[in-house]
This record gives sequence, structure tokens and C-alpha cells, in this order.
Amino acid sequence: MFSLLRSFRWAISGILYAVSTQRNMKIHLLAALVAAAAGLYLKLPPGELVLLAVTIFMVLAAEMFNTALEAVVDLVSPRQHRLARIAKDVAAGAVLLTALNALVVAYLLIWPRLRV
Ligand SMILES: Nc1ncnc2c1ncn2[C@@H]1O[C@H](COP(=O)(O)OP(=O)(O)OP(=O)(O)O)[C@@H](O)[C@H]1O
Repeated sequence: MFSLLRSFRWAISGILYAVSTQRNMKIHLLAALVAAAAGLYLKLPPGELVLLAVTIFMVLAAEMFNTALEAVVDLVSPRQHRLARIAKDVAAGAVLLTALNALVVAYLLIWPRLRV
């Protein structure tokens, strides 16, 4: 039980590290809060709120994986290397894909209700 609480603490410190050091994480978090507030304010049906929540957490988790990968790449390859560049670029591309998906979801779920 104690070790479970300890691993939660490490996980939370990982989240706090990403939020406090990564500019993109701050942007994603702000966008997530705006989207969640809009979803609740517009009283989206439960199914659509679930979709919004999954979308939001997907972006945040992708940014966390990207931050973790950047740290590992910097550790193993402090010098410039083609494979280090590929690893970082592909991870950044994955974050971009989740962010694009979030824009599509927001456009489909939130935008139509703002126009009425
Ligand atoms: N060791 C390296 N070898 C080759 N290219 C690298 C290396 N480190 C970074 N790069 C290139 O520079 C880009 C930016 O890397 P960086 O580590 O600064 O990440 P970032 O996207 O700026 O993230 P952050 O905003 O968190 O700093 C990478 O996507 C990659 O193209």
C-alpha cells in the first residue's frame, strides 16, 4: 500500500515536471481546460463528453511521452545524431497528430453549438 502511494507521488511529480518545464504542455493544458469548460457549459450529452475527455487526455499523455522521450534521447545522445533527430521528430509528430485530432473533435462537437 505504501509503495503504491509512493509510485503515485512519482507519477504526479512527473506530471508537475512536464507542466512546469514544457511550454507546449502549458498550452495543451490551457486548451484542455477551455474545451472541458465549454463542453460542460454547453451541456454536451454524456457520450460526447466522454469523447472530449478521451481526446483531451490523449493530447496530454502524448505530450508527456514526448517529454519523456526527449529526456532519454538527451541522456543517451547529448551530441547531434540522425537517429536522435528522428526519434524526437517522430515523437513531436505524434503530439501534433493528437492535437489535430483534438481540433477536429472540438470543431465537430463544440463549434456547431456555439453558432446556434
Ligand atoms: N541530439 C540531437 N540530434 C539531432 N537532432 C536533434 C537532437 N536534439 C534535438 N534535435 C532536433 O531539434 C529539434 C528540437 O529538439 P528539442 O530537444 O529542443 O525539442 P523541442 O521540440 O524544442 O522541445 P522543447 O520545446 O521541450 O525544448 C528536434 O525535434 C530534432 O529535430
